[in-house]
Amino acid sequence: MKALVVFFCLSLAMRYSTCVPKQRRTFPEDFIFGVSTASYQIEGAWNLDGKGENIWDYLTHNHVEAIADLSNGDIAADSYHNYLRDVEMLRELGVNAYRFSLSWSRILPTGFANYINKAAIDYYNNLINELLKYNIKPVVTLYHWDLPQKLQELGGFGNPLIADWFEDYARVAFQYFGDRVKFWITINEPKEICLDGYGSTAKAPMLNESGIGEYICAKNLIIAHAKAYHAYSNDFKATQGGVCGITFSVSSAQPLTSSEEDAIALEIHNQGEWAIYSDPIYSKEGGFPKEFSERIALKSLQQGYPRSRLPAYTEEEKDFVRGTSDFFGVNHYSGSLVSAVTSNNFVVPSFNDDVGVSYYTPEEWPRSVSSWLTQMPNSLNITLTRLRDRYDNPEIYITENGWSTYQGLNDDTRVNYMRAAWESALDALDAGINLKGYMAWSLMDNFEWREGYSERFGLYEVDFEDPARTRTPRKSAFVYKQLISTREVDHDYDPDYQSIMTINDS
Ligand SMILES: C[C@H]1O[C@@H](Oc2ccc([N+](=O)[O-])cc2)[C@H](O)[C@@H](O)[C@H]1O
Repeated sequence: MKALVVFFCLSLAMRYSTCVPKQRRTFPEDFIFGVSTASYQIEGAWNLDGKGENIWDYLTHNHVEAIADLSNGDIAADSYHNYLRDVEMLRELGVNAYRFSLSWSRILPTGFANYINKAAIDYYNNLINELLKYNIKPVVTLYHWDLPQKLQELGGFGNPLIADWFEDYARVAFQYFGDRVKFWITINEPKEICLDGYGSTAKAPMLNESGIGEYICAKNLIIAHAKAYHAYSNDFKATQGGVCGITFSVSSAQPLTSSEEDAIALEIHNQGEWAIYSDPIYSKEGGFPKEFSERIALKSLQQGYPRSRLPAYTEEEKDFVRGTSDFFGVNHYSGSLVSAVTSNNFVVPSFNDDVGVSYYTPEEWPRSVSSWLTQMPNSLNITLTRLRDRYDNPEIYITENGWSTYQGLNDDTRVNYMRAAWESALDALDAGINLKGYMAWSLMDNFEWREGYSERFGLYEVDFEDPARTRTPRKSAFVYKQLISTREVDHDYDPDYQSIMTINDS
């Protein structure tokens, strides 16, 4: 009988594909599913209960025109007052992890560890305890771009002393929260901090020290990370038993053609975009990647600089930094095709001129409302494969992945993007990539840096006109809930999804 059914199915398979059972692929039982946010983007309460000023407070208040919709994060999603609702949303989704960041200037209003603000400790304790009540793992980022303004006035990541200041701050966090927080991320996205904030005007502090500032930052920042990592592993890990790592933004890039020139262009792009930050930690050699370093050294000499604009790591610094991460955190969003053919119209000196490649995104790739974010086919798997090959299959967590839309609850483009990302993550798992978790950006709409509230990344929409900052689930929230509960990518959804966003704690 069984044989007959199989024969019947096979004979009809060509015409009626539904007759052939679909291959069911599931995420592993112990896979971490979470969502991410960041302090300045959601908390608000910019000057309440003793919080100090940070670089985004300073920028948005003193250069209003720098933000697309002239807005700021003074209130944002007001998570300082709405954290109980935030945790309720996490329970509606069914996630087992919540990645959020601590506000350095809320905890240490002067930037230094001479004075600890008790109200800030209370706020984060309340949030952490509420998460743990529902078995939601706190994944805590120490630094997500909101440097205390006082430290910026002393040079910020341009000053090598930032490494000491950051270690002191990290120790306070480990000491007050490490009994319950077991997953630490020191720094979010070195590239965006250094290139956007020091090498250009894309983000605060908008220093625009092109071709120099981003490289000084790149070294100081990674040493700061390493100091915090060593503080944790020497003085806290044995008693607290957690892990500590760092998160990079890694886009997906492929060569435009099969030419050798484009293969070289791709490697230089990878080195400049993320490996100048990650090689010092994860490569066997340590220090900055060789080809990119040589390229900047040569260009610097040609431009009349007596030494390279890229400061070198000493052998002692290489040893200090190498191996300082228990996992590889990846923020992955977009992709492009890289080619060696360039217009050579770059500012000199600049990172773009140093990398010297051009980028192309085919018309048919879906576009979000953010200029930098397109949906490249299979992009997550391409990125994860590259990291596996470069760093000998490290433990990887996707700490951000998401899509922007305009205001509104119907977010089919986000649903399409996320389903494609999850299929791509399953491809990576099938290929033996050591992927341990996925955190969607973002739990809710928030202040999207220089784009203000004009670009929305939330699984939950936030009504920024409403003083209560009401949150409402979008279609994508339901689809993510479905993924988490079945661990399978389902391509249907219930049109009545709003009524199904209920809490079902296990
Ligand atoms: C939307 C989130 O973006 C994260 O930052 C970026 C920015 C740019 C790229 N890129 O590929 O060009 C990737 C990630 C950021 O960490 C988060 O706060 C959000 O703003």
